[in-house]
Amino acid sequence: MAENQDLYKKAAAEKAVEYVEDGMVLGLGSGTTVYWLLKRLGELVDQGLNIKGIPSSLRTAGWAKEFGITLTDFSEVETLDLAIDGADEIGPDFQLTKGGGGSLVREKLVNAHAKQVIIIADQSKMVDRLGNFPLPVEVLQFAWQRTADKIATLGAKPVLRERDGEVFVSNNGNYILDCAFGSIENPHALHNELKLLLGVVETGLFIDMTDKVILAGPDGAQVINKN
Ligand SMILES: O=C(CO)[C@H](O)[C@H](O)COP(=O)(O)O
Repeated sequence: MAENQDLYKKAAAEKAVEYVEDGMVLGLGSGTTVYWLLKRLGELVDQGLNIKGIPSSLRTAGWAKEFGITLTDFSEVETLDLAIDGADEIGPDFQLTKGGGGSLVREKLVNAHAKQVIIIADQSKMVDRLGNFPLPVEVLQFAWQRTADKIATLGAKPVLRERDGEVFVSNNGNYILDCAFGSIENPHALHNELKLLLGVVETGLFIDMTDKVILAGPDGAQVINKN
């Protein structure tokens, strides 16, 4: 299954590249699906494609450099032509949960400043309702325990993210709380409630930010437009 999932991620990423045009400035998302996007873009750059990208994580920046993709930043660019990113869950109306890789703040900033956002994923990411994947919430390190207490009053069980036995620190120097809310009935309301809490930097709920989803499975990659 994991092997197939990787093939599906690759198929979705390669389909998304069809929407990339010469001269574009791209938002480069994060995660293992985006890895395949960067790899394919690198091949096209080798063949003469002229693009620049703003990476949404240090890991993406590293891969992009490895594949020969020119990077830029928001000191040079006001609006991106297209952002392509992955997701942890894709719910109704293209509401997303993101942040499984811990890059949600930069991903949200990159996607928010793009004219168009395409989400690429294997078909397992499509869900009827968000919430099976614990919601990542980026919080300040200072008093994170008290921020977690406040989040818990909204009905979650926040867990401080760790990787390899160490507390995970985001590219912005913050912590991530993985918050199991169970089924999320109203993602917009939950996002707003979380954002009002002192210490919360950003949530992994991406609402009304996606124009297209490219979902891949055994039958290939399917493009779904926002209706
Ligand atoms: O939000 C993200 C990282 O913060 C990723 O887009 C999300 O976790 C999906 O990752 P993958 O493509 O590895 O399944």
